[in-house]
Amino acid sequence: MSGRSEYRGNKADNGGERRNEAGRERNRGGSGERGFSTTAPSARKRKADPARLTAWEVLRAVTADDAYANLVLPGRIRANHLDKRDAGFATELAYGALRGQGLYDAVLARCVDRPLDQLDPAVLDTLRLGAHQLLSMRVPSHAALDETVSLARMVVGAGASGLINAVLRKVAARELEAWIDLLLEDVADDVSAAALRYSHPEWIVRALRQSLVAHGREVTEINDLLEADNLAPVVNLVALPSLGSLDEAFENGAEPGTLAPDSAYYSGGDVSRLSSVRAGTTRVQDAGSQLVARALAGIQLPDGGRDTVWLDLCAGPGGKASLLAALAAERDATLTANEPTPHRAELVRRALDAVPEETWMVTVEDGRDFGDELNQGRFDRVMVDAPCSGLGALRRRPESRWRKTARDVAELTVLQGELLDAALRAVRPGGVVAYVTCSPHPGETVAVVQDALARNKDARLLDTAAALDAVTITGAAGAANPMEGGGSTIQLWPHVHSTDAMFMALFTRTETPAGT
Ligand SMILES: C[S@@+](CC[C@H](N)C(=O)[O-])C[C@H]1O[C@@H](n2cnc3c(N)ncnc32)[C@H](O)[C@@H]1O
Repeated sequence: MSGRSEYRGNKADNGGERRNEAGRERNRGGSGERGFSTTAPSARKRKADPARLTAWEVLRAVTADDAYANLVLPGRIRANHLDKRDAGFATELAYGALRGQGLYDAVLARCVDRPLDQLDPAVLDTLRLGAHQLLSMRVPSHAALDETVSLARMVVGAGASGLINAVLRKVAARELEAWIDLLLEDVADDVSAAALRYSHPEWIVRALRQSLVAHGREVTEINDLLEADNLAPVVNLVALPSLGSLDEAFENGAEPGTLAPDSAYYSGGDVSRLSSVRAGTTRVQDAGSQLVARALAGIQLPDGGRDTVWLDLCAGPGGKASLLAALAAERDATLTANEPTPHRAELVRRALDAVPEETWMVTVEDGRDFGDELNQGRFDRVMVDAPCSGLGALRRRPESRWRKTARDVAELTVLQGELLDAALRAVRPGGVVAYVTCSPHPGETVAVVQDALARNKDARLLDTAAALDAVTITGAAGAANPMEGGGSTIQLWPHVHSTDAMFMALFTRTETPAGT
């Protein structure tokens, strides 16, 4: 990557479409000129563009109500009757403004005459939307400004729209790269510089740098990783084995997946248009999640013994459980999918609905209880997709990076270790346990593995990298991390594999625990 890449916003979210209706925007066209309306804000049109209004409503729900953007957005798109193109624009605008919030706030702080926390939060959200359009979207400056001021008149009133007009004119005075250069003049170290440029909290930049090193990669990859977090992931589909088909997806322009078998990349918009997706036999699932489920199902049991009783200990909302259950059904095995939170357990039931019902059951228990005497040695294959910080899936939840704290990680590691211990008791000697996180953080990954091996003398780490490679289309995922004492773990990365940063360690048990 060249030394000077920029925060690029979220251009993939609308499939690269440009809006060109009257009063909307087209490609900036490379002239770099920034012409503005000479009409005073108070005299401009009052009606807000529905796509921008939708994005604003999403930001307000996130900021004021702690909502999740991906859950709020579809409802607002429907309520505002957006067509496909406007829905794409609203998505790019809302997600880009949320991802870029750290950088845009730094820019805005230079353009507002008071601390940002003294602004009405609704005004600040409007300014963030304006900044994203001006600095990172292919929207001509005059359209970005006029439309944002029109939006402001409607949602925060004429008085505030004057302030917004004045501030956004200052923002528009520089291109993004010039803003970054200016802001970097006050930044002394690499971590702060990367945090600013790629709009991440500093503690996350530090944690991801440590993660790269802990998994045998170069710390210099950090910029590529942070940049990948700012790109919208392409929708990945999986056809459930013996149940689903990708034919309809391919007819609608999907491309075959390059990592996971029977998968596809789909960029045709609303995926629920596909009847197999509606039927639940084809599912949206990140290729990394597909691979770890397939690796657990695919690895040969070390003793070649019984292989019919499978457990997914932390199953909600059911993504991996549905793939595991379909794989189990093909081999006359059954899957117990456990999820302690009742409403998430209901999501698991729905996810499993397309799989023959005699293949699976859902339980609603604390996963740690599976370590009790009743369950000891009961299962042949166990998935522990542990609750984690989600630092490997920041690109999916645009607001999440601003909500997480370093303390979240510390709190989760204890639970992660307890769940892995329970799984290592619930599996029979000669069976296999997969410990999985969608975080590369060393505290949640390699440290949990090492501590579990130290506590469970009958547990042995397997060659996880070989098991992953065996189910990868290319035959070599390039995610191996050999561990001292034997065996390996794997770490996938958004900037290398275009997947979430999934971690997996496969274990077996060599004998029944002492005392049983
Ligand atoms: C990373 S998610 C699992 C994702 C899921 N495997 C999938 O592919 O859709 C972790 C899940 O663990 C659940 N969980 C939290 N505490 C748990 C516990 N004590 N025992 C079992 N599961 C737990 C959470 O409710 C959450 O649904």
